[in-house]
Amino acid sequence: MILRELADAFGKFTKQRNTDDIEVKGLEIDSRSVKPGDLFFCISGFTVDGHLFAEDAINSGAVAIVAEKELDVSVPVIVVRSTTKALALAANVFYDNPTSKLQLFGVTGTNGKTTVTYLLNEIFNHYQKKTGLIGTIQMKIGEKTFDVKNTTPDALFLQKNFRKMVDNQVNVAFMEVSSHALDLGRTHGCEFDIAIFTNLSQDHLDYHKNMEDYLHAKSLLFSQLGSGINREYPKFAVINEDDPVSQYLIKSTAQQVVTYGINSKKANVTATDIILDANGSRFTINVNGDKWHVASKLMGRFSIYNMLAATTAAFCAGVPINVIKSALEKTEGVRGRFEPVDGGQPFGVIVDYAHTPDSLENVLTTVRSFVKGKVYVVVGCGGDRDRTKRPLMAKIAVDQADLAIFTSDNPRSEDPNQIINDMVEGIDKENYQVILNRKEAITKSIQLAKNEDVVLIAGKGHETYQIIGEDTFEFDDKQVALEAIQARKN
Ligand SMILES: CC(=O)N[C@H]1[C@@H](OP(=O)(O)OP(=O)(O)OC[C@H]2O[C@@H](n3ccc(=O)[nH]c3=O)[C@H](O)[C@@H]2O)O[C@H](CO)[C@@H](O)[C@@H]1O[C@H](C)C(=O)N[C@@H](C)C(=O)N[C@H](CCC(=O)O)C(=O)O
Ligand SMILES: Nc1ncnc2c1ncn2[C@@H]1O[C@H](COP(=O)(O)OP(=O)(O)OP(=O)(O)O)[C@@H](O)[C@H]1O
Ligand SMILES: N[C@H](CCC[C@H](N)C(=O)O)C(=O)O
Ligand SMILES: [Mg+2]
Repeated sequence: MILRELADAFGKFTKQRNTDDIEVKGLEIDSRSVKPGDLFFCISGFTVDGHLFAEDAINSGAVAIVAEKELDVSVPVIVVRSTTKALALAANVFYDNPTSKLQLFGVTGTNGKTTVTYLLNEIFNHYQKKTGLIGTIQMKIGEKTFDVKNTTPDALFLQKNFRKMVDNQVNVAFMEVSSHALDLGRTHGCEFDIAIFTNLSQDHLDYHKNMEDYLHAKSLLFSQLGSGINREYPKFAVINEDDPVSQYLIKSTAQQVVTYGINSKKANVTATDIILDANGSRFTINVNGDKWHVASKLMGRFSIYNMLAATTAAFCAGVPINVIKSALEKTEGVRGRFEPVDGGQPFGVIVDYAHTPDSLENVLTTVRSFVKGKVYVVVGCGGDRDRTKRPLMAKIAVDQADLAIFTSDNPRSEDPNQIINDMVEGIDKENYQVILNRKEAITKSIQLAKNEDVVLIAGKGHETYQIIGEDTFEFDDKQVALEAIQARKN
């Protein structure tokens, strides 16, 4: 593509040297991946300033640079106010606006995004559609899976892969839209057709100034809904009416709103006759005066919310309710989300991704509601993340469990001892132990458990690694638990 054709996407810019007729073969944001003919975008990162790598990019063959300031380099430079935004808009043009050729579902909210995208994926696969998915665990294009670094990756990754989806005959895709991504403009240029809100509770206050700021970031998915050119698919905002911020989000969108809920009588799609037990959940979905009974293996009230969110969105997209019902009844749930570990032991072991106060409260309440014996929880808090959630999570753990074992999650650059200190500060109960080493903590909980008890291993869910300092080690809660169960038998 000729650079002139991309330039319109940049908005306001100035040029250092004539850039018009330069042939651009690809776009790149990482100097280490630049190939000859690429246009390199200097991103001012959180860790380093991408402008420092312009020379490296040129040495690897970059034909021009997009930067936020003039640079003394040998190739033309386009100077824009925000390279992140320019990247998003340019990637959209370069890959020929792929999301306008897809029916795109975006799911935002503090908890439940991964689960709702997976449920939607299963519903649409059940409906015989070839689908795409991008989120915390992985990216899927049809049956193929790919690794992702972020829940919502950068704009270049997104547009490149939406193009891949379109080229592979995928015409419906589901993605998690994190508040970071909305705030940083990673999704600029994505044309969402159905925007879904799960819930809002405390997280990420390391990044967002306060809860209002966090909510505002989430609301961008709804205020930007339908602002693109894709008119092929109807636009819907699907909102959890039971959440206290629902009215704020309803007001942020100009598109049609369809709500779901359990408590609110006003919600368009509701769940009634709810029965929750150790085998899963049974409930009636009510849509437009019609009723369907669902028996699902997914446990807990929070799972009903996730199923309602997916049902409402799929229903808006025209999927017949019998297809939705049958997909919900078939689903085994998502890896690392309230996932039972079965090593033949006479007590329950559950691996779950709860890493926020609200999610921990939800899963522990669910465990409590069916356990006959004691509840053990093994939990830590991530380093380089919201510190203020640490004491809240620890309090929930000691309030809800018989014994909490506080351990390391991904300490990252922080001192693991300090993370635990932050957690236990203010706790006046004694039903906890600190075992920093996560393997030892899990093993201890499994040694302690007796018949009818439940061990909940929280925080890392599907993750198969642990980040300590700069190093990433192999670590899989489920595997470690199975080994401990085996060791106990020997
Ligand atoms: C804080 C944050 O969001 N960081 C993201 C950011 O990294 P960064 O700003 O640190 O990048 P950097 O290392 O400073 O580099 C700046 C630029 O220089 C370039 N560079 C760097 C080195 C070099 O040799 N050459 C070079 O060109 C880099 O490619 C980059 O373009 O840009 C990267 C590329 O897009 C992201 O992968 C990275 O996410 C990190 C891994 C992260 O942990 N982010 C979290 C906070 C996050 O975004 N989480 C949300 C929400 C999760 C949820 O709740 O579900 C998410 O969507 O994942
Ligand atoms: N609707 C919900 N309400 C409250 N908690 C939930 C809900 N759904 C899931 N959870 C809890 O949150 C955890 C994470 O769920 P999930 O991965 O679906 O959320 P997410 O929003 O994708 O999280 P992340 O922000 O890490 O991407 C689950 O393991 C469970 O403990
Ligand atoms: N998407 C979340 C995941 C947290 C998972 C937890 N295991 C941790 O590392 O804190 C985050 O990046 O904040
Ligand atoms: Mg997720």
